[in-house]
Amino acid sequence: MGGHSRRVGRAARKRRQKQENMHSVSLSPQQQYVRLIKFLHQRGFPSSPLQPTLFSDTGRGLKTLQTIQPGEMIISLPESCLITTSTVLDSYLGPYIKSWSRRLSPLLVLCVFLVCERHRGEASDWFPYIDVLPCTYTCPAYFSDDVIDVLPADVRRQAMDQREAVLQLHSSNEDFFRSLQPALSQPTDVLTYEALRWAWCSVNTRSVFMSRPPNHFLSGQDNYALAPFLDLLNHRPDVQVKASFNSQSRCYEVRSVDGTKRYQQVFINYGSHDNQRLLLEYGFVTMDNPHSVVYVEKDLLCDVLKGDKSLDQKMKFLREHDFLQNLTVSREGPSWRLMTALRLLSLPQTLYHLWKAALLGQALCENLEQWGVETVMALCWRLQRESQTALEKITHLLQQCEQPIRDQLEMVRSLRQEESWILEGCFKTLEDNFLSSRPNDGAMR
Ligand SMILES: C[S@@+](CC[C@H](N)C(=O)[O-])C[C@H]1O[C@@H](n2cnc3c(N)ncnc32)[C@H](O)[C@@H]1O
Repeated sequence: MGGHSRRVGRAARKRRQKQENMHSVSLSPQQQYVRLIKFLHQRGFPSSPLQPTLFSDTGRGLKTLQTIQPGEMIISLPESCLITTSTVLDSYLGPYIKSWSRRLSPLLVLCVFLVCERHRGEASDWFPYIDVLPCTYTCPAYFSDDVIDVLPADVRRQAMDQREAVLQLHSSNEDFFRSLQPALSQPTDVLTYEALRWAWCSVNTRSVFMSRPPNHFLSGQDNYALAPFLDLLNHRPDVQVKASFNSQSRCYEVRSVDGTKRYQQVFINYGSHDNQRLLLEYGFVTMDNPHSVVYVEKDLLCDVLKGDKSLDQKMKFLREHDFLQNLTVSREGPSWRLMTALRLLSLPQTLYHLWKAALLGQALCENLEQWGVETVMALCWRLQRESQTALEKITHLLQQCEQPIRDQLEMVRSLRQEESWILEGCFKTLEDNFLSSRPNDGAMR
């Protein structure tokens, strides 16, 4: 515990130092940003010490021109600057949505609005905002098969699910998209799959959480708000903020917990996400992520233990007790869940009466505990081999690909590299803490 906090302290210091050496270029003088600020002022957003800036490490973000004190407000954005489902339902699209034969999801409604407003160009009220949105994203919905192929197994499955979900969202709503033609000038090819994918990633990577009252015309939870300018804030895992919509001031407010020094990038926290989740949901990974772990998949577990005749029964037992998910290793070693699952897997069928107790955390005899540690090492070996193979493939692919695949591959390379470091760290922790006390009587079954 003490060692861990020292490490985190060191990492935070290194990060601060790195940040001080970062190269950055102000974007404020550019016409797009001048127009965005003017647009927000007209909607009641006061002047802000935050300046859109291009940073060499994180890309575009916001820099503060004044020190932000601990507890001070970072940004307070009036409701009139937000795009929510109310904005859409009150717009020219409202009648089409309200009279459609099915109730549509808040996410779809926001996506459709973004696509239509982008299509309207300068005629759109929201043009100054839409004009500064990225043209493309590095989320899995954009990944080619080559990129999907070099992802870790669990991420690969979820990335494919994301690609499929966006395709499905498009194909299952084509009739609704066609119904919007009278609302659009030059209506052909507006709500294409590519346009919907862009909007889907815009909403998913940039919206803030804002719980909204249920709406008769929409189906499902409505928690999204697009927040211009505020959505230029990047994520840092060690930063804390308080963010919510203030129903008294009618502003979306973000308050800093620790403050930020003048001329530094201001960060917020998107949640305690590991890098797999950041990649899947936001299309980036961050180095020195304290939440980083490597996942041990059920299939790998089965493969490593395939000699065990009662494996199917034990896996069934683990599934029934919800113990086949979130089995992980970190630099500090295997997680409690993984070790607990392995305890059960170490038991012979004759000791069935101990299976439940093992899941409740009861320690077993030294030989079985040792078997658990050795199995973690075998799992780490296998994962490390997969990681190295993927890194070699990525190096090869990088030699022959162009943007934007290059950015996607660089991101996956960082994820795989981190995975390899975690596995090395886990291996070392196990060697240092367990194998030195290994009994000589051969614990492997
Ligand atoms: C809410 S936006 C933040 C502003 C964004 N950088 C921009 O240029 O518009 C979220 C996106 O910013 C990027 N991002 C956020 N934090 C980051 C970080 N620490 N490092 C790299 N990219 C980051 C990711 O692409 C993410 O999907």
